[in-house]
Amino acid sequence: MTEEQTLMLIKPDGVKNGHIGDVISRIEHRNYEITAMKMVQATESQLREHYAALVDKPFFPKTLKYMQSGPIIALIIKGTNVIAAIREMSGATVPSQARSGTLRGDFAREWPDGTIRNLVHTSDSPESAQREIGIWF
Ligand SMILES: Nc1ncnc2c1ncn2[C@@H]1O[C@H](COP(=O)(O)OP(=O)(O)OP(=O)(O)O)[C@@H](O)[C@H]1O
Repeated sequence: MTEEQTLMLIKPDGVKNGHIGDVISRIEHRNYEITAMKMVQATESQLREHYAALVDKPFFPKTLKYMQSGPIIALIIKGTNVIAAIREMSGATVPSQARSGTLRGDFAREWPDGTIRNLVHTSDSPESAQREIGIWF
C-alpha cells in the first residue's frame, strides 16, 4: 500500500456541461483527500508540455482546440493507491468504450468531428503525477 498523489483535470466539456460536482462528489464518496483545486484557462504551452508524448499525433491540433475551448479544473488528490483508483473511476479513454459507473461511461460521449471529449484527465503513474502537478500548480 502506497500513499500517493495524483493530478486530475476536469476538461472543458465537464465544466461546461455541469459535471464539476459529479466528479468531486465521487472523489469524496471514496474518501480520497482533495489537497488543491483551481480553475484555469489552459495555455498552449501548458498543453504541449502536459501532452508531450502526443504532440506529433495527427489528432493533436483537435486536442489543443478542445482543451482550450473553456476553463478546466485542476485537482491534486491524495490517498493510498489513489493513482490507479482514480484512473479506474475515470474509465476508458474512448467514452463509448467506458463502462457505465465510470465518469466517462456516465457523463461523456464521442462527437462527429472526431474529437474525444472525455471529461477528465488522470495521471497514470507516480512519475507522471509529479510532472503534471508541476505543470498545473
Ligand atoms: N485517437 C484519438 N483521436 C482523437 N483524440 C485522441 C485520440 N487519442 C487520444 N486523444 C486525445 O488525447 C487525450 C490523451 O490521450 P491518452 O492516450 O493519453 O488517453 P488518456 O490517458 O485516457 O487520456 P488523458 O491523458 O486525457 O487522461 C485523450 O484524452 C483524448 O482527448
